[in-house]
Amino acid sequence: MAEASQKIPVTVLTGYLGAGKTTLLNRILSENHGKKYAVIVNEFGEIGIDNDLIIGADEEVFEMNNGCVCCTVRGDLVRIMDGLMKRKGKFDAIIVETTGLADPAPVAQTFFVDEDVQKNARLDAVVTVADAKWLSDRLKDAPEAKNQIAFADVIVLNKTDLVSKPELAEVEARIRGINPYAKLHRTERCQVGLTDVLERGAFDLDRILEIEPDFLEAGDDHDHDHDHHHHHDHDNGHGGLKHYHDEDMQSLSLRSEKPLDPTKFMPWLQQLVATEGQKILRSKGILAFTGDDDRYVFQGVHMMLEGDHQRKWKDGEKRESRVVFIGRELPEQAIRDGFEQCITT
Ligand SMILES: Nc1nc2c(ncn2[C@@H]2O[C@H](COP(=O)(O)OP(=O)(O)OP(=O)(O)O)[C@@H](O)[C@H]2O)c(=O)[nH]1
Repeated sequence: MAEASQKIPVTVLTGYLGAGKTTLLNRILSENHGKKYAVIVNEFGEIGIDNDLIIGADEEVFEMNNGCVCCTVRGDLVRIMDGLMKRKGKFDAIIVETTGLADPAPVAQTFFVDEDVQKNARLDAVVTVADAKWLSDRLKDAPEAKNQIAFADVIVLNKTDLVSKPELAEVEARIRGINPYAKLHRTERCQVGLTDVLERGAFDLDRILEIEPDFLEAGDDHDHDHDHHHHHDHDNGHGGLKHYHDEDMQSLSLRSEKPLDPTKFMPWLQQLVATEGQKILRSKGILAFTGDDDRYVFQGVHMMLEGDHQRKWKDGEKRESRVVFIGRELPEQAIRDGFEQCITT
């Protein structure tokens, strides 16, 4: 077995939908760090968007779409890790960005219970990005959000620009109530130093065993236990770990190979999130507009939208628009019909 110091450090980047994980990842990758990172990205929704928004020509990005890393695609994580281990020496570190709906416990567990993985890699830290504006609400209705905070070694309390000082103090107190141990950084646009989040050597197995006594059990029992919130906890190959998922959460993916009319799309999107923003927790898309040589990228968190031209479409790149909506009780047909109306005929 490799000495701890020779094992490749792995940082697991977690945090609820829209908190700022990709923003943090891009910040890390665009720093002048002189290191080579392998990045593993997992998205909720069958169309990969984040992997297309990650900056950095030097990095290798591995996608795991259409499933949550903590359950259905966990085998993919092990396979990708095994592949990376065979190319040891080519990477200085590995960063895993989970979906906003992932429970970090089973992801972290992979680095302890999978023999091949744990021979060559060590979990350096679980870094959780928290959304100062929305976290308090999500702690009420999303058990995943609470687990992400509980499991964190480092917390990046982001979007401080969107809240007042008393609101920030309140959300920080809530975080501290769940996890008094993690190092906490308050940020705008995830501005933290690289050394604040990478190479921390911060993952504390003893603390995790206090929260999750079965953390190191790799059982294969399987039971589903529904409660009245329709969250289920199961231990689907995660040993005895309690594992929560919000079964009401859906993702709706839309594509068009024909360009979109910007004078129709933008007003439609604004209207949609203004009226349905409680149900639509997250929206994002890469758009091809009529007569526009640039890709347009939009990002939405509830009713807040941001969008901009990102870069020119490359030669030979398929000019396809891809949009994903994630939420509960999504008005699917109305969204599909509205999107269709924005396609240039
Ligand atoms: N106002 C404000 N917006 C921010 C901040 N940080 C990130 N954002 C915006 O929040 C949106 C979501 O950011 P992402 O980095 O994509 O979030 P994510 O956690 O990767 O989201 P998922 O893909 O849903 O998992 C984007 O529009 C960002 O530009 C911040 O500090 N302040």
